[in-house]
Amino acid sequence: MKVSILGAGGVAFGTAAFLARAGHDPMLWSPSGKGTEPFEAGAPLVAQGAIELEFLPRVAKDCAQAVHGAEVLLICLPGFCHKTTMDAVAPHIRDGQTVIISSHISLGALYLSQLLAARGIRATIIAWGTTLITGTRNATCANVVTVRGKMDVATVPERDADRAVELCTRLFGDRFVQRDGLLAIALSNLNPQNHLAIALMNLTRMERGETWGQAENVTPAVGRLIEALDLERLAIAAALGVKVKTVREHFSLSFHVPAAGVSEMNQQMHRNGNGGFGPKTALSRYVLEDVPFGLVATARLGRLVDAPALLHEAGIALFCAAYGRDFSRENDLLPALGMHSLSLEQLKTLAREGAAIH
Ligand SMILES: NC(=O)C1=CN([C@@H]2O[C@H](COP(=O)(O)OP(=O)(O)OC[C@H]3O[C@@H](n4cnc5c(N)ncnc54)[C@H](OP(=O)(O)O)[C@@H]3O)[C@@H](O)[C@H]2O)C=CC1
Ligand SMILES: CC(C)(CO)C(=O)C(=O)O
Repeated sequence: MKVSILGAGGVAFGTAAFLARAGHDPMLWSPSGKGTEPFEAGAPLVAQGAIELEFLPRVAKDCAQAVHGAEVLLICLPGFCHKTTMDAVAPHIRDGQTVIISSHISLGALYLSQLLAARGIRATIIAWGTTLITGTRNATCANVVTVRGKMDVATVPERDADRAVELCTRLFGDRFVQRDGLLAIALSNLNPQNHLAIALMNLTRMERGETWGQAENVTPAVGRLIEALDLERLAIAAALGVKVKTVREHFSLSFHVPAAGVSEMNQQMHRNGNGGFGPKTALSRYVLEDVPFGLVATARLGRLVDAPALLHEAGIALFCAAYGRDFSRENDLLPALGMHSLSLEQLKTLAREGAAIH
């Protein structure tokens, strides 16, 4: 199947390799064009680690070509460029196309639904709670750390869910767990809470540009903070009446370690050689993406359902103070969606049905 991947980072390259290995036909689009230049010049993409493959990916010269040439679009970009990417692709999307957001953040699926409804387009929007693979990009190489065993998924509109799981399974194998709609997926991206604890507790290492093991430094104190943050997320899910996986399930299913406490599982990942490295800069997406687009969205949902996420809110305040900037104003998706003026019932309806086409 022809799949256009919007993005040219670690997740985009690793997912392209997964698709190519499975016999599909991925095309890559880099927003600036820089990420795909070597492929246009004939270099192969080389995947190493959990996927070993060398292949020549197709490259889209612009986002219109990426959309026109594909049955399925897959957004593999940090949340801080989701709005501009959605604004760029939405005018080209046709009836019946499918857009997958990996990983979904800040109710972006609802913003895209509004853009498409305004054009009278009926497309299926699939939101994944996280990415298929984890890893990094190095020039034309994808270093794939893991291919996740299970993936949470929901669609906008919700009535397309069975068809969407079938499509995802055809492309990516039998690993999809259908969740209770988009609001469950909005609470299924665990990066923001995990990265809050990891980045906050290791901020000086990041600021100094040190090389440090990530899982190795999920010490008992960091693990306890992650588990406390998890309780807040689970309380919001319970107030919404949706089921989401726990952070322990997340680590066990993503990194293939036996279920245990968060710190213990991270120490096991480290021993397995899968612990990865933490950010070497304070200007990492762990903060620049996950605070404004992740923590702010979770905190907003918490207030909406009367289950305030006080540790998440404290995390936002601490990062704002440490960085001397107001991260809560850096989220461009929630204001564009009109989140401030939506009641809980309106949000639930929008998540279930998508934006109305008039
Ligand atoms: N890597 C991982 O293991 C995991 C990643 N995720 C999530 O997946 C998503 C993608 O992650 P990953 O691939 O690692 O990210 P990368 O940082 O590697 O993404 C690089 C891509 O983002 C584009 N980009 C960066 N900044 C901008 C900007 N300001 N405007 C437009 N485009 C920009 C780059 O564009 P260009 O091509 O023009 O340079 C490039 O295509 C993120 O949301 C991340 O949080 C979630 C779990 C695991
Ligand atoms: C490293 C990893 C897999 C865990 O924090 C991740 O989620 C990321 O890079 O965004």
